[in-house]
Amino acid sequence: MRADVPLIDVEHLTMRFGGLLAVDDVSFKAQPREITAIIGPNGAGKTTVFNCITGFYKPSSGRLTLRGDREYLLERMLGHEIGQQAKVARTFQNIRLFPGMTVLENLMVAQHNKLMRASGMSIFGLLGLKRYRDAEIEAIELARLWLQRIGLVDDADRPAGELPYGAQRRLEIARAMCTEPRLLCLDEPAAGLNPRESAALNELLLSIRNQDGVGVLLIEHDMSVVMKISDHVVVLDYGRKIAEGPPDEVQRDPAVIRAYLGTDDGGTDG
Ligand SMILES: Nc1ncnc2c1ncn2[C@@H]1O[C@H](COP(=O)(O)OP(=O)(O)OP(=O)(O)O)[C@@H](O)[C@H]1O
Repeated sequence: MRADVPLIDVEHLTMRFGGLLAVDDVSFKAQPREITAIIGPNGAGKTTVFNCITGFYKPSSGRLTLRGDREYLLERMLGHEIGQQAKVARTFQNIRLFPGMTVLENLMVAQHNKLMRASGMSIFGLLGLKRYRDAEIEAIELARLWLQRIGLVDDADRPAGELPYGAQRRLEIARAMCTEPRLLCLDEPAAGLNPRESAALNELLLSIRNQDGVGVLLIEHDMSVVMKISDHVVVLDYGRKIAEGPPDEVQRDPAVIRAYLGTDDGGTDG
């Protein structure tokens, strides 16, 4: 059964770039403890929706309400506030790890803000505060836990840039999870993965939903991933929402088939 109170409520989101309407009056809700996929053909506006939610763009209009310890109106917040206060984390289409840093260092850097707060933002804090030392131990524990969950314990001291592609993707997600988000936004995490890596990714995302109780917003072109792990699917085309619902229903929707195949008859299955 679906929860009554959505984790994020996107209402009438519109984003214009000059004369181009990239996102046109789009509304949808994503529930806590669910994986919500946003799909659609190239240029449909999916990444722009993410960029509005995560504060990279200020929407032309619309309301983005995230519910956590209180309500956050994301459209009024700056990017870093959305990360630190509303606790929204994201990954990008292209991998953005620190390739020269080790795997473990990448997971520690993600916890920098938490450690700085524990230090009282002063050098005295860094040198002596017990609070800081405790926070550092906690940060290492959390990093270690995520190394185990993504199967990279033995690679902890390797430069992140040397890992196979699929492992880098999992590390990026672990790094985002080290910020302890409420909402995790993933932009095409399965792009370029082989079937084995893709299966490992599915397992990781399901565990994030089931074990950590985090809501996931997922942009994905790989329909095998979308259909297997999503609870809810939102379909965009030319900036507009053309369908939403459970994956099996959306897959059969004639408007969705038309958008993907570019035909008018809608007679082809899948
Ligand atoms: N900063 C920008 N300035 C101008 N136009 C932009 C900008 N960002 C996106 N667009 C345009 O907005 C439209 C939607 O782009 P967006 O990247 O959101 O689509 P998408 O669904 O994520 O596509 P893809 O699946 O190819 O990543 C496109 O026409 C794109 O060219």
